[in-house]
Amino acid sequence: MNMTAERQHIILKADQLSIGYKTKKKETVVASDINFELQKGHLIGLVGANGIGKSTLLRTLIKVQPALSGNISLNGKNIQTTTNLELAKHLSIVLTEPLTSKNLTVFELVALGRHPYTNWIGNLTEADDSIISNSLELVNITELKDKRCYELSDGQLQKVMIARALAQDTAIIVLDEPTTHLDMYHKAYILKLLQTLTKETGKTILFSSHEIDLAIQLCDTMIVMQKDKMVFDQPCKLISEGVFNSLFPKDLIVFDEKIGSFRVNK
Ligand SMILES: Nc1ncnc2c1ncn2[C@@H]1O[C@H](COP(=O)(O)OP(=O)(O)OP(=O)(O)O)[C@@H](O)[C@H]1O
Repeated sequence: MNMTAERQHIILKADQLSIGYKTKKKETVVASDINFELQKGHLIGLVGANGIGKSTLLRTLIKVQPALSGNISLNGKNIQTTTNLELAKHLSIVLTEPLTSKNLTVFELVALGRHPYTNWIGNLTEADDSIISNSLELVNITELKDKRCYELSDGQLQKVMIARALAQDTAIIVLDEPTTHLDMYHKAYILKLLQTLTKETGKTILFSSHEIDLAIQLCDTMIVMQKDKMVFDQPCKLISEGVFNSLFPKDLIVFDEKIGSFRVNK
């Protein structure tokens, strides 16, 4: 594959997607007319106000909930026709929900990432061990490997969850709000780590976040969800199109295009 083809490799595509919730009685559309193409090796940030539908979109993309209509394709294949085991070999997920298995050591937790590939008892081969060690190294937590997860800080735990996703050895990693509960430094650290991983491993990483300023600085492309529309483009293009100006009511914060960041409207 030549470089141009490599650069244009579309790994995940949403086509006329409509997302939301359906019961026997009614259908609630959270967002519709969603179209984007995620490229291999890109870092993609999904942003938008509280309650706009970011988690709903991520859950739909990872097939945890069905789309109301439209198509999602993974490497050109409709995810509807993909089994969950097959999906787990292409796409790994990092959610922010509290861990139920905090008694596990860091190594054991990261080893769970090998689940789609191990037998039913979860026996690890030498190759599995080396992938786990490599994942710990990539996020710089090798020295934590024998610690129990309940002994970790939120920032350390987030790195462990990313290492688990890396151990799953998938082309795509999806993270729902990976910087929640972290201080300013660690928010930047985690998002920068995700950027480094896309560059070093060629993985495609999609994350939702309220850290719009950081996402603008670090992402290759961004998905911006708004009430009436959804836009997908490079951060600099989104800025020049004035997309961030209309994200929130202007009474309190405004987007300063010169510095590419929000500030308080004093
Ligand atoms: N299980 C559910 N059943 C019905 N409606 C839901 C369900 N979960 C979320 N919603 C609704 O869908 C809409 C989008 O919610 P979602 O959690 O996707 O937003 P979000 O952008 O991730 O928000 P936040 O930034 O606050 O996490 C909201 O109006 C919410 O009330």
